[in-house]
Amino acid sequence: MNFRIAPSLLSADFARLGDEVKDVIAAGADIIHFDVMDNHYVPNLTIGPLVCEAIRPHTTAPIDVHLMVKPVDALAAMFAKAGADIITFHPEGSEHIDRTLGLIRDAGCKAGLVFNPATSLSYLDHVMDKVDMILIMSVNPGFGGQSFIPEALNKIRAARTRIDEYTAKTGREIWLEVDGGVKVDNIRAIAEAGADTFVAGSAIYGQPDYKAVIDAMRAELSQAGR
Ligand SMILES: O=C(CO)[C@@H](O)[C@H](O)COP(=O)(O)O
Repeated sequence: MNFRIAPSLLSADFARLGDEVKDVIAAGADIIHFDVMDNHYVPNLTIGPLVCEAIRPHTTAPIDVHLMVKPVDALAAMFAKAGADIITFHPEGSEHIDRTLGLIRDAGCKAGLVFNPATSLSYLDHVMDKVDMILIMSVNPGFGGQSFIPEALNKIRAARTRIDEYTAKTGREIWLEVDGGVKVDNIRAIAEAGADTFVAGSAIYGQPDYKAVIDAMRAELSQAGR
């Protein structure tokens, strides 16, 4: 299994974002997770396409933009232009989910749907062909540093079953990402439930030695029974 670690910039030092991006990639991370909050869909307010464009020259690693915004379409187009590689959004933020997935892909990015703890996976029923990533939220979105909601493990298992059935039929891979409260001490259980991509904000940026945390996460993942 190819596991990917995606530090969330939400917990980085915003005054030194370029260095924070370079430092986590040098420490062994695979992906930069970029949280966009609009003070409307979620209560917090973070960073926009200009910041994505500013960090783009600092790394060749994929930038994974998680849109916690409503509406989605105009901002998704702006992030595609700003250098995003993956753009995910919440079904509750889009009036026309199929159209939004299509416009993200037409703009050259991978597209994904994000599921809050109480959001049903049934939103996937008719759009699997347009989904490149499924993101399971293991906290309610809006803030870093929250505790992992254990029920998310059942949702991850259910999403893994859907993906495996789909891949067996089509041969096409879909990534399964988990976000919220991911730490060294639970990453193995999350992987065993079926996740392959792990967002971690405070667990990585909250420690002085990013490499030590990422190495510890990889050591746990190497033990995962998958
Ligand atoms: O999208 C979000 C929160 O809404 C996340 O990406 C958090 O930033 C994860 O932070 P930690 O729970 O890992 O501290």
